[in-house]
Amino acid sequence: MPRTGPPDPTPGPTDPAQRDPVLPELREMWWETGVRARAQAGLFAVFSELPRLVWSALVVSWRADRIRTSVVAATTVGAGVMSAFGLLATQRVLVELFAGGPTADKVIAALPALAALAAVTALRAGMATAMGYAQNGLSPKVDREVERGLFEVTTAVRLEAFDADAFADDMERASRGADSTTDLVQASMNLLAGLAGVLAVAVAVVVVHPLLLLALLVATVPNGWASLRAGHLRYQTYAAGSVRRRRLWLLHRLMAERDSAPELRSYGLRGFLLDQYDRVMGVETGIQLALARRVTTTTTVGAAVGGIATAVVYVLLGLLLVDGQIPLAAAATCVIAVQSAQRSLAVVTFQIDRVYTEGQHFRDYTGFMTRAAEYLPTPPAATTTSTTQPLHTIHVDNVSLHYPDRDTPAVDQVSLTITAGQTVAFVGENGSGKSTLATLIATLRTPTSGTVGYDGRPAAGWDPDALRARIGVVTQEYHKWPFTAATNIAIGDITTAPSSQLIETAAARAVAHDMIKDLPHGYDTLLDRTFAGGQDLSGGQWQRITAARGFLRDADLLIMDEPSSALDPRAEDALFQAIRDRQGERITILITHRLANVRHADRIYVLHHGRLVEAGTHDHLMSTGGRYAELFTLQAAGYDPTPTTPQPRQPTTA
Ligand SMILES: Nc1ncnc2c1ncn2[C@@H]1O[C@H](COP(=O)(O)OP(=O)(O)OP(=O)(O)O)[C@@H](O)[C@H]1O
Repeated sequence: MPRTGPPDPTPGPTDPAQRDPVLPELREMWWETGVRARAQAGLFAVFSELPRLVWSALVVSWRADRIRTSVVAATTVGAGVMSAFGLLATQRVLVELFAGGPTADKVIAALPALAALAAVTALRAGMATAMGYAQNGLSPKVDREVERGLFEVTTAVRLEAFDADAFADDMERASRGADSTTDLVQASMNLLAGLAGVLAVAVAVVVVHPLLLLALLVATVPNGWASLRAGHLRYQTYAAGSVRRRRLWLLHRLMAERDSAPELRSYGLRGFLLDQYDRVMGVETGIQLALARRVTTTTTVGAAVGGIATAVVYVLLGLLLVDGQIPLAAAATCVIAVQSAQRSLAVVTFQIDRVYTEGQHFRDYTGFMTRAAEYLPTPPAATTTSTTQPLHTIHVDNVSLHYPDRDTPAVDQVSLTITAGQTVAFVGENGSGKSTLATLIATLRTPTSGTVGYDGRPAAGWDPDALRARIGVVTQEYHKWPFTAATNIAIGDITTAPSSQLIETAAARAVAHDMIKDLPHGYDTLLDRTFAGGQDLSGGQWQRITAARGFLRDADLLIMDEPSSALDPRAEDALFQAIRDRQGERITILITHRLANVRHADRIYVLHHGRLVEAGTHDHLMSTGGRYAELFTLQAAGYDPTPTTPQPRQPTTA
């Protein structure tokens, strides 16, 4: 596929075997969307999108805090009006001072206008303070409004959403969009304030003398255009350097983070990575310098054109004065007005760029919120059940699950029934669908076809929270929560705020109690090295904590997916003893490759390529000599002291 975008700074020979090891091309980073859009957009596109963006910023701001938004709006308009009055008062003062007669009389005559000017200036300053105060208070409220909305969605969407590649990308962009909302709101308000300033000057100038409006336009438009153009080039510069930044970001992670540190040293990757760094920096610095030259040229041209335009205005004013078309006071006011308008215009051009770039990110946010709604679970029907009786039957009926972009189903027309008190095991080779089937039974995923019934009702017939509260899941890919050891266990049933005693009992069942007691602060030890005083645990120690999490809730159904893969033999034995204690009382689904641990299961289900191929007790499955018997014998052979190990069965086509 032809490659587009900036040139690859690290090209290598075409023969893959000969090619230098180069950094991969990273996909475009979500935080660069706004800059890239601004770099590519023409001025017309920018201006046509501005009103909509400013309006959406005002709507968010209004929702977050009506009073502060009103204060900002009122003070913005007020400050503009005061600017206009200020200029008119200045002009009155100048008229009186330039009039004929003794100086003392002229000053006395100018006093009312001077007093008005002082009042207007004080009022304007007061309004600016009120606006700043309201804006500062608005930012955290806007942040909260937008960010909470995002988290409400990201924590509620169905797990399937995370399987879609586009969704994860979308979500990353949305979180950048949420962050940029405050900037969008602030930039929009500053833009409106700047525009009010420009408008005020224009109105005041027209009141003084309509011809001065022409002078004002001549003096400000070229400057405004040059600033917008320079801004455009700056964004282009930034966008052109994005490959460099992405690669540097990757190199930074590879060279400075904890995870890669051991392999970096053991494989001696230091020189290789530093070399990559030098090559990326060398090429991209050249690109940066070339673009920097263009930006400097444009800003210089802009400043020169602006300077010439201002000079033209002053000449025009001189001619009008000499011709007697305008009085001296009006000409002097115009000079002040031009300077004031140029200041406001500088604010406007800067804020236009900000509104546009932040607005792109904000659009990512609003777009995500709309798209994510498709993944929200359907609200429970009014007839849902939430009985307090323990679960007695789980009925899996012809269930299949197809992951997106996969040709074959991960679970293929599986049917089985599990009854209260049973311990059942799902076994099979890697990728045979065990974990997927477990997530379907745990209601974490919805089958593509077929149903899972709980006490005769499909999941949709249950109050989802009530049903999920009866199910405990210890996943194979558990998460290391950055909390204390106690909280790491308590999150197994966080809504009930479990007591220390319950937490310690669960830990004891998972052989974690003594290990936790030995930590520097016992159960209060923070399990995250990124915090001061935080500790990390070994893989097996983490696994004990996650098993304790599963035991904490005395769940009607406990699913344990590879709970002992990192445990030492003693801990493994104790853990499976604790799992066996549930037998006859509650339902347990066990997924493990250590088949000695499933011998006691009431029923063993063997999966192969997503299909249920065998089912029965250990003795039954061994006697039939099928896939389970083969796997079990193969594993047992590893412990057999006699030299004659049984040969594995030839693979069969399923
Ligand atoms: N989120 C996912 N998106 C796409 N495919 C997936 C996803 N999760 C699993 N799969 C695929 O589905 C199939 C079944 O995976 P599953 O994790 O259920 O297998 P398993 O039997 O639990 O494997 P293991 O013994 O290695 O844990 C595999 O082919 C796997 O690659």
